[in-house]
Amino acid sequence: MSERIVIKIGTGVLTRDAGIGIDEPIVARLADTLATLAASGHEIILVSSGAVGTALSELAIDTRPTDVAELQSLAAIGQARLMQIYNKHLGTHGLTAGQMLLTYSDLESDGRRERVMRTLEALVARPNVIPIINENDTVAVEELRYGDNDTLSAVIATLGHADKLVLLTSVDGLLATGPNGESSTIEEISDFTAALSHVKDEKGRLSVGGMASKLDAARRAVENGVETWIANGKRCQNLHDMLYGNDKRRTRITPTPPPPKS
Ligand SMILES: Nc1ncnc2c1ncn2[C@@H]1O[C@H](COP(=O)(O)OP(=O)(O)O)[C@@H](O)[C@H]1O
Ligand SMILES: N[C@@H](CCC(=O)OP(=O)(O)O)C(=O)O
Repeated sequence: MSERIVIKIGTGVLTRDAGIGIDEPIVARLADTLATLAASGHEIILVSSGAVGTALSELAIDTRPTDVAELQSLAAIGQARLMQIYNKHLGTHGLTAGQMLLTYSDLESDGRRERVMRTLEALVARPNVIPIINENDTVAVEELRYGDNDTLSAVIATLGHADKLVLLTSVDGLLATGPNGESSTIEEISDFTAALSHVKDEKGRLSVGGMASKLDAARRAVENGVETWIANGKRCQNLHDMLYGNDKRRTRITPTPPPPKS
């Protein structure tokens, strides 16, 4: 079976502490995973966060600036560095990145959306190319932006008629906390209201979205017929087993079929 899979990877997976930079072994593992999936016939579209996080981490800046131009300049620096590292590791598999930096307006206005999606289809059709999408943080204006790549990836998965959307993050999916503080992975979500009750007010130090934005994105994707998974990007070498095998340490959200016509 070959499927179209949109894989979103979060800042928390890609970056390490301030002053340390991108976690290159993780990018290497991700590149291996993407190469294996592509070699078995799957079409892969990567949505990657990490532009701002990469710059903050590499420049050893501890606190995320609030000034918009300052943040946008960090995105410009980090995005270039991020793509350099992606190309280094994809290159070991004979693959190269096709970068698309998109704004809200590119995808929400009719004529532009069609052109953007045609470009994406042309990239997907090229052998040995992995499209890598991020929001164009250097120009996106606050009032008119997605702001988090969980939403952007759900939009891309929907417009691109993906079979699966995978949100790779720094935890094993949506976790439930038991009475003694122990956490367990919720393997399947069928009720979003119940799922949201598990969300805590915390997220990665350099991350933007948080778990609530992943659940919102999942809801958006499944409402459009795209099965969605939340999984641990640090264990991305197991992704095939999470999606198609026996590794249940991930959260799966399946579209509900429409009611039968009476
Ligand atoms: N119930 C929950 N299960 C798992 N993670 C949760 C939950 N509630 C809040 N979170 C937070 O969501 C984080 C994942 O989102 P985020 O930090 O934005 O990651 P990313 O950078 O991958 O987008 C976790 O590290 C955790 O701090
Ligand atoms: N577009 C931003 C990331 C936005 C975002 O959603 O970050 P995250 O919550 O880590 O997935 C960047 O590249 O820095």
